[in-house]
Amino acid sequence: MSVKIEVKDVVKIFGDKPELAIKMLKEGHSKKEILKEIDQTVALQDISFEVEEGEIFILMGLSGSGKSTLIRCINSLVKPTSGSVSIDGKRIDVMDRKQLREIRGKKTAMVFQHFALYPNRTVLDNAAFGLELRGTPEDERYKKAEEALERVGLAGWKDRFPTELSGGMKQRVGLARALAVDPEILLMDEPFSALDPLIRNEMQEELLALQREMKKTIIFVTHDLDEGLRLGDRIAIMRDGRIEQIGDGRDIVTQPANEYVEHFVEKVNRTSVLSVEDVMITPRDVLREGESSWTAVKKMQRNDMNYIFVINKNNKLIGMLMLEDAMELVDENEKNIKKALKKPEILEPSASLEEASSKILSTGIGVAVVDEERHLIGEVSWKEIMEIMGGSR
Ligand SMILES: Nc1ncnc2c1ncn2[C@@H]1O[C@H](COP(=O)(O)OP(=O)(O)OP(=O)(O)O)[C@@H](O)[C@H]1O
Repeated sequence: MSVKIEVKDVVKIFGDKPELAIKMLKEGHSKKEILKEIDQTVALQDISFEVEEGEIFILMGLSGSGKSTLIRCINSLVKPTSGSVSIDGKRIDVMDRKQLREIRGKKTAMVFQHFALYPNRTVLDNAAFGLELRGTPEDERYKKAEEALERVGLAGWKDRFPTELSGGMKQRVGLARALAVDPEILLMDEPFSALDPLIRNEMQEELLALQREMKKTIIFVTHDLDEGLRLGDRIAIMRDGRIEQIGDGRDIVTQPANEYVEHFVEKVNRTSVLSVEDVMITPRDVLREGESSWTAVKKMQRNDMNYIFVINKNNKLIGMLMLEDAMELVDENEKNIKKALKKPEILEPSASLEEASSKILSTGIGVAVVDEERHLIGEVSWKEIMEIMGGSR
């Protein structure tokens, strides 16, 4: 993978005294003080990150944290006050208008929250608009726009007008317009935030499906961490113009860098980023092949278990025994547990928590976690799932 976008030490000040604001920042004044004392807005502060080719990189933060300003720096709609932004190793923050037009024409396309469709143009003309701006001949632009509409599931809608479309469909047109120019980088500024939850879910799925085919480099802005975790390969969490943490979903959820990130993480749906290996526990005890029903009962009672996994001498899982069955064997004076052995549900460590939940629900007890050779490496029960969903682990 190669680095597609490099943002280095970017600071953005809105106001007429940017140098003074930067000087104050260097002297250690806060954003608040700078606003109060010299009425300058520090929108971005010391922002550095790289985005790899083909990656979905999320900018996530509350209103006013600087997400829009930052995404706009990446296609130079906003010029950084200091620092640099490069695409494919070329600095775009120092380019003139002509060079920038070239970059925006070939490399980047933007999708906005409020669709930015023209009401008196047809869906097709709206989808072709980006190409029209780039001076693409009519035949070619309609062909490409139609292909893009097809990609986003709007093939039969090209002669309609935006007012005839639902919010989700409007956003598909916005996406088709960006895709029609076949950009290397898609910049998406809260594209799904205005959609209702079901449609939003659907659009997220579709974006992931499209991305599997297209493999674009995508910068995606959202104020919803769940959305960020679902879509992002990596996520940058922003606050007051700074990046608090950059990491993949698992890093963010399991190792929040500070209290601020922790606060966000508390509320998210962890099941979308964590897998069985993140929550499994070591079985409290196991029964070894050859051990008696009597030992089984003792082990289970000692550990307050109502079932126990049974392994052979190579630590491979060969079955499970329920407490009541083991007790019955003891009553019958039957040492050999073989006839009461049951087949447990198993999971791989990489299995999703959704899969784990459905298996646990169907059996009502813990599920064994085994490696490729069926060695018992852990177990998961409802308790672990509930703990992780509740955020206490
Ligand atoms: N053109 C501008 N002129 C002056 N201040 C601006 C301008 N654009 C943004 N700001 C300020 O910069 C800061 C960051 O704003 P920005 O819009 O980037 O945040 P955001 O995280 O995208 O917020 P939202 O989710 O509300 O869009 C805010 O304090 C905002 O008021």
